[in-house]
Amino acid sequence: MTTRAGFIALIGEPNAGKSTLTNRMVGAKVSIVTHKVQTTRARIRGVALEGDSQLIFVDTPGLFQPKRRLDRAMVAAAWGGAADADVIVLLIEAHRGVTEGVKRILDGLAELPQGRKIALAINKIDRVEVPTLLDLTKDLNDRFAFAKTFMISAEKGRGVDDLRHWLADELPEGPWLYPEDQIADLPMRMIAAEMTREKLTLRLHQELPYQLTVETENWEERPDGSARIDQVIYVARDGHKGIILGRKGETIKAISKASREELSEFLGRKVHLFLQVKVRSNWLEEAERYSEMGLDFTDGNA
Ligand SMILES: Nc1nc2c(ncn2[C@@H]2O[C@H](COP(=O)(O)OP(=O)(O)OP(=O)(O)O)[C@@H](O)[C@H]2O)c(=O)[nH]1
Repeated sequence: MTTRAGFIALIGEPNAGKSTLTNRMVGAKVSIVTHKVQTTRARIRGVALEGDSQLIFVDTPGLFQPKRRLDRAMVAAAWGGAADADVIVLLIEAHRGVTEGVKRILDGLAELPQGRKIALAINKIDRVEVPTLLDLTKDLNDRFAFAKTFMISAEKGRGVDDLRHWLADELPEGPWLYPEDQIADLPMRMIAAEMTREKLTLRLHQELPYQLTVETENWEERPDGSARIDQVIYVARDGHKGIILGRKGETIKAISKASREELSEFLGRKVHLFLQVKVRSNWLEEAERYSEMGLDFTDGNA
């Protein structure tokens, strides 16, 4: 048996449907899907198996015009995911067409080192008529030499199987990168992290620090049937820690309670949830690393 494995980066403007598509491909809720733009802050990965191929999805933060320093770091992180991937899928919204943001992404793609397969997936085809779709397909293919074009509806599941099959065939031959038993575990850890992140979002609203990520560091099944879950909330600055902890630790306590209750209900058993807040400032370092590689993220150039 020849196995294949590799990384697939989904890139596109905020709201293009990257999280929805990732979830559909992986078959588990790994990213929060909302109407709000720019919800995906972390490069969340999901793993799917298709025949003998292991598909590892890198769900990038939205690529958009950076205005502030922090936004630039996020754009850099998104391109970072793409630059490391074996296959890139550019997701475009059918009803919005070739926006200024899309043009900038196409310019960015043209600058990437050669050798990567880049496919186009026109999403939300449920929102347009066929002639519009055909015009858009032609327009985009005139602008960039895509390896293949897919017309999909991530939400309704249309065209998604075709895309997954194609991706499975395009990945390089090689051993699977995640052992099978870890894949089973991975979505659960992500789901648990996303639940806590969701509670943070609900509780903190506008105050929510931009570069916040949640990771499940440890998951222990206890003999009494309960689960002990340890998570770390990473923030970029020391000052953000206080926001999350709240006065006398009230905020984190409320978040922990809400997340624990949901997890417990989801898993159908008792959960002991331990949250820690740590500072990790590598978003900005990442931006600098990619600018060293020749990708320019200074104002107006992304
Ligand atoms: N009509 C329609 N809506 C879709 C489709 N796919 C996604 N959506 C909706 O588009 C919105 C954005 O989807 P997300 O998956 O959150 O988009 P995203 O690209 O991950 O967004 P960011 O995390 O902000 O980068 C959600 O309201 C989805 O329900 C589709 O095929 N058709």
